[in-house]
Amino acid sequence: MRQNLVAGNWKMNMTYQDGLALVSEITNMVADEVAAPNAPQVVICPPFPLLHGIGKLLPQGSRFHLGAQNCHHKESGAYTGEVSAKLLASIGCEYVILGHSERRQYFREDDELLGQKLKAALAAGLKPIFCVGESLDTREMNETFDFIGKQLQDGLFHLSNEEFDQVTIAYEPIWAIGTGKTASSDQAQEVHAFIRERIARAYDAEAALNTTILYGGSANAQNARELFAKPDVDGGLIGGASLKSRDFTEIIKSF
Ligand SMILES: O=C[C@H](O)COP(=O)(O)O
Repeated sequence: MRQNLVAGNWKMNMTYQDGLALVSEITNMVADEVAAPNAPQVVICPPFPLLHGIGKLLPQGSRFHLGAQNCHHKESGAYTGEVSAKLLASIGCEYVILGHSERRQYFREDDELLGQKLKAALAAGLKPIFCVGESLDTREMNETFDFIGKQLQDGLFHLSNEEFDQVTIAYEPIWAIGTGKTASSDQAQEVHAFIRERIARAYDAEAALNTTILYGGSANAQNARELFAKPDVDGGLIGGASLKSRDFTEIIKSF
């Protein structure tokens, strides 16, 4: 179901104590506000060891949800150091980020592996937040749409209609991640509209209308309102600015 959504991806930041304190601040600051009709769902994606503790701090039945930053592609087994989707679901995780450019780049995650991870996540009842996005070189060679079209086609569109219903897409231009260089709201809208058009082609018009598409890449309290005002931008996947309660809360209120 399409919805306004803001997800905070803490990446490899925070200690246990700092993480709990940050979430308490955020939930208190947001709880003080009367939720506007278009107020977003909020997903907190801390590192694995913080998930359980933070899950206990999120008000039950509220707009706050727990998300993981990754999962393994097998249900269980001898995979030292890995975490299964089933375990994540059992501690209250509802979402999992898959296909983030940092995992594609540093951990060599390719479409085939991501396909298996998507299936594992969906089988465990998790909702994937599937990331796509081009490098600066790709953009400068005017190959952005071909590149993202291929990421969607090879990485995501093998899912059945029922499976695809559970997926949120995040457009994250790699050149904007952690660089302070945000895509303009027009650049974001152009790619989001393209993604929606490709969904309509792969599935149908209803699926395209119903898919939540987030923008990620140096989104912050100053630029969120303009980005979220675009018709095909349904919210954000926020990195650096999700680590500061005031900034993240401002972003949540930017609809
Ligand atoms: O997952 C989040 C994105 O990589 C964006 O990170 P950033 O907001 O620090 O640029």
